[in-house]
Amino acid sequence: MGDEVTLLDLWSSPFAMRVRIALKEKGIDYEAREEDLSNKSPLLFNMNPVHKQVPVLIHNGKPVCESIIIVQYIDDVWKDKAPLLPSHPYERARARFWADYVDKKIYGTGKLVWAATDEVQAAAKEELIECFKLLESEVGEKPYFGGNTFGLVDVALIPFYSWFYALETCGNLSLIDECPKLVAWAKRCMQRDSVSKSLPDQYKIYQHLLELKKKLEAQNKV
Ligand SMILES: N[C@@H](CCC(=O)N[C@@H](CS)C(=O)NCC(=O)O)C(=O)O
Repeated sequence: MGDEVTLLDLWSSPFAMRVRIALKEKGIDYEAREEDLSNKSPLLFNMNPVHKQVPVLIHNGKPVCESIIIVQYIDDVWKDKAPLLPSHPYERARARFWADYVDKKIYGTGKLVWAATDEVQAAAKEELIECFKLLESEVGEKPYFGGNTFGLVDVALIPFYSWFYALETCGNLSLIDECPKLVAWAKRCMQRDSVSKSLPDQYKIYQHLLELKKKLEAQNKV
C-alpha cells in the first residue's frame, strides 16, 4: 500500500513552504489542507496539541510537527531521492547548525523590519542585514548552502525570499545592494520547480504582511 501523506498547510507560512519544497524535491504525492488560523481545524488541534501551529505533516495517520524536524523526517523516510542532508556526521551537524541559525534569527528579525517602526525597525534592519551577510559568507562561491546539492539550509532559508519585497519596501532597503550574492543564491534556488512552485508571489506576500501589520498594530503587538 502507498503512503498516505497530508500536510496541514498555509499558503503564506514560510515554515509550511519548507515542507512543500521538501515534498516536491522528493516527488511525494500529498494532500494539502489549508488551515485558517483564525478558525483552526479540530484536526490541527488533534495533530499538534502542543503548539497548535502549521505546518503538520501527517504520515500514515501519525503527525510530525516543527518544520525543520519535518524536513529531516522527510529526508529520513524517503532516502533514495534528492538527499537533503549530507551523509557525513560532521557535515550533518553543520547543516543543522545553520538551519537552526536561520530559525533563531531570520523570522523574528525580519518580522520587526516589516512590522515595526522607528528605532526598533532601524535596529532590526541593521541586524537582519548582518545576518544575511553572514549567511552570504557561509554560502560563499558554492551554488547552494549544501554545496553542489540543494539541502536543508537552502530549504530552511529560501521561503524568506518571498518576504524580500516586503522587507525592502517596509524597511526602505535594497537587498541586491546589501547582499548581492545572497540574492543570486535565491534566484538560483527559484530556478528549481520545487521552490518556485512552493513560494507565493512576493507582492502578494507584501499585501498580506501589510494586513497583518495593521492587525498587530491594533492589538499593540509590534
Ligand atoms: N517553529 C514552527 C513555527 C510554525 C509557525 O510559527 N506557524 C505559524 C504560521 S507561520 C502558526 O501556525 N501560527 C498560529 C499560532 O501560533 O497560533 C515551525 O518551524 O514549524
